[in-house]
Amino acid sequence: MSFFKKLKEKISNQTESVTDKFRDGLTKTRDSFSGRVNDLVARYRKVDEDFFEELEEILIQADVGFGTVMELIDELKMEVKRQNIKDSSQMQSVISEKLVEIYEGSGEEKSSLNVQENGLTVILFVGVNGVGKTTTIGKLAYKLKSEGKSVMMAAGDTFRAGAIDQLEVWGDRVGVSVIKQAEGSDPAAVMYDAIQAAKSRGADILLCDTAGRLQNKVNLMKELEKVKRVIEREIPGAPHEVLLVLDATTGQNALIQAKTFKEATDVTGIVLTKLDGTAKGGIVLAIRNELNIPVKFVGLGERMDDLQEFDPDKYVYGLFADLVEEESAE
Ligand SMILES: Nc1nc2c(ncn2[C@@H]2O[C@H](COP(=O)(O)OP(=O)(O)OP(=O)(O)O)[C@@H](O)[C@H]2O)c(=O)[nH]1
Repeated sequence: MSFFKKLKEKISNQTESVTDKFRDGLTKTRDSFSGRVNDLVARYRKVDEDFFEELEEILIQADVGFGTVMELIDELKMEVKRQNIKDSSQMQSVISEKLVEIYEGSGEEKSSLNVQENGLTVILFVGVNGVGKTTTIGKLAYKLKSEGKSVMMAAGDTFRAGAIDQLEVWGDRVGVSVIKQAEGSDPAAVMYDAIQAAKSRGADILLCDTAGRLQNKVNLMKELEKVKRVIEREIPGAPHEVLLVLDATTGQNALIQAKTFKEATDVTGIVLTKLDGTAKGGIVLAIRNELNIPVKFVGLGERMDDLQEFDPDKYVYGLFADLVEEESAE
């Protein structure tokens, strides 16, 4: 059975609306990246060296990342030999299978959040301004609340003008309390207050915003260390997640940001926003493979329910949805 048929079977027993979100959110990447792969397959009947050379170029332009592309091309060449593939029309299915393998092979960690069974779970959000951090916190608050959790937010970005108000707007929209202090106050003090409030109200999850200054790595490191120290002192083992928010439309720049944050603090997961806004959705693979940090959530649109847990099967389905449907219907 081809990988596409297996994929269709696998995702068929999952929530259709979530699969649809991946398909719709990845439309730009599908039109561009997958469109070019389809065109390549149509032009080359044989899978030869020229075919691989062009494929390499397409993958690099989709922001899959140089190292990951080289790894992928090597794997594909071996697979073509192993299966003795002569006809290029099977290649989209083989490429998809290898994309999932590369993603999953980069680590065992699951994309689900590390939520405590008992007691308060603290999630810290880091990332530069404008990547969609506040929106992500709002969307995640909505999601967790819909799952029956009691959620609170801490307005730890006391640096950027308007950041506290923006978080409060989300708090009102979602129906979640926001613990804040005046602009310019010490973020660690905000965290302390927020933890006390969350504990006394018996909240399940505290989502903490932080400032996204990157100009000075030493300061960023110091600030995050202080915030983490306060959180850890109040709740041993916390923060339970440090999620780095990256904007998919910034491409390789997102990778550079990620490297800096990774050096400044222990990042446990990535949230990749605005994946719907780029034709270069291959960045997911570059991030996973080159940084060794799992992509926990992806932003697939502006709506409240457009933040989805990342899943490599659904991602690959989004890339080749038409072909998967076509093959499965045969
Ligand atoms: N299309 C799309 N837009 C998004 C997504 N996530 C966030 N946005 C938009 O990106 C813009 C910036 O998001 P903000 O949340 O304001 O940015 P921010 O990172 O909070 O800024 P800071 O608080 O300075 O860190 C907003 O217009 C959001 O609606 C997404 O997944 N898809």
